[in-house]
Amino acid sequence: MANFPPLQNDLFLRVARGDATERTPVWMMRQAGRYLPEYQAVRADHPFFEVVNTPELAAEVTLQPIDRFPLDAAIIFSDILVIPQALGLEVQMVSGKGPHFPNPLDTPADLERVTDQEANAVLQPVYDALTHTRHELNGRVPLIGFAGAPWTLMAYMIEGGGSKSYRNARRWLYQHPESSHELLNTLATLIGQYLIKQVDAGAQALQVFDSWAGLLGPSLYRTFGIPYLESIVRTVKEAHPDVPCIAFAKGAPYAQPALAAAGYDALSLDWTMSPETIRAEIDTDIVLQGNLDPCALYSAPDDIRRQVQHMLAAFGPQHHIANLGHGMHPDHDPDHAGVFIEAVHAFSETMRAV
Ligand SMILES: Cc1c2[nH]c(c1CCC(=O)O)Cc1[nH]c(c(CCC(=O)O)c1C)Cc1[nH]c(c(CCC(=O)O)c1C)Cc1[nH]c(c(C)c1CCC(=O)O)C2
Repeated sequence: MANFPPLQNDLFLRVARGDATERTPVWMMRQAGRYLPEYQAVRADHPFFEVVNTPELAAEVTLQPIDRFPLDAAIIFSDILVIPQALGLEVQMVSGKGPHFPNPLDTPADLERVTDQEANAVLQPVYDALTHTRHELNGRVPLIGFAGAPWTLMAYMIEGGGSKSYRNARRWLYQHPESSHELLNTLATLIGQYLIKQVDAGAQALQVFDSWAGLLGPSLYRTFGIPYLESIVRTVKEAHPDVPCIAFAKGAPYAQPALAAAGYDALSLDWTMSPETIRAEIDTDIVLQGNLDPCALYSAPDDIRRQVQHMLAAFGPQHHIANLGHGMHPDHDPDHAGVFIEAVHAFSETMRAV
């Protein structure tokens, strides 16, 4: 294993592992991205997947928000859609539109095209990016690795891009339940191995993004969501029991107790969920992450500070990782992200003083 520089700020990791701390750690989903002019400058010269697949560029972009703000964690610059690419599907990133699959899965017969033969070759640049970024970070903050959850990736693979209802993907669950399980199982197996190798390459914590969990409802999610998220965390923990795993099942409050029971160390909540309600439903003092509405960052600085204060009060001082309830938007003002981060520092220290 590579000889990485010693970690100087372990606040995020201590909270993720369940320890009490002197301040609430903070990071932001999509903290690297288009709202930062320095990111736009890199993207002006390099297509999205070139940045992802070039370790020096991925490291540069991962570090941009760390250089700008007093964040407590970095998240590797990559995308959840590298897994569909690793399974043989072409994915293009169309500027202004988002991801596009020229040949999405249409019927179960298309599962023949889904193969992991090239997976190691396709994913190696992500591992190299993690190792390089971990060195470049020089121990300033821990490095988070991530993957998309099986259901969310299945939704993109069938729909072929973004969609409001993902009805083609949801139609599969009803019309082709066996093929759906086959695809979800293929995804979960690869994702488990992928996350283990991310840790081997330098990731110090992991987050699984199930961005479209909320489309399924309690019953379908119990059948097609939870079992695969459970098998992923079980596989990862067998290899790396001490690496914190965070689950983000967006829009699915009904999934949170099951994800806690499945073995996730922390649950990332979106802004529609109440931390008090979720906590009351789970009998351990599990770590919660979140959950300021990203659109709250459009408010004036003093309003952002007030909203951060309310958020911190709702979660309580311990077992909380401050974050947004979803990712940064491209038209966010970077200074407002700074106000959010500084407010978490200030108020979470004051909370402990009283
Ligand atoms: C659903 C999803 C995707 N990707 C991701 C998710 C799960 C989280 C979520 O729900 O937002 C995860 C992701 N994507 C990206 C990261 C990087 C790390 C970070 O800073 O958080 C992470 C963690 C970079 C990115 N991934 C993408 C961008 C913007 C692309 C660009 O530079 O043109 C970035 C910075 C592209 C992407 N990739 C994806 C979409 C829908 C888009 C288009 C979004 C848009 O246009 O706003 C798929």
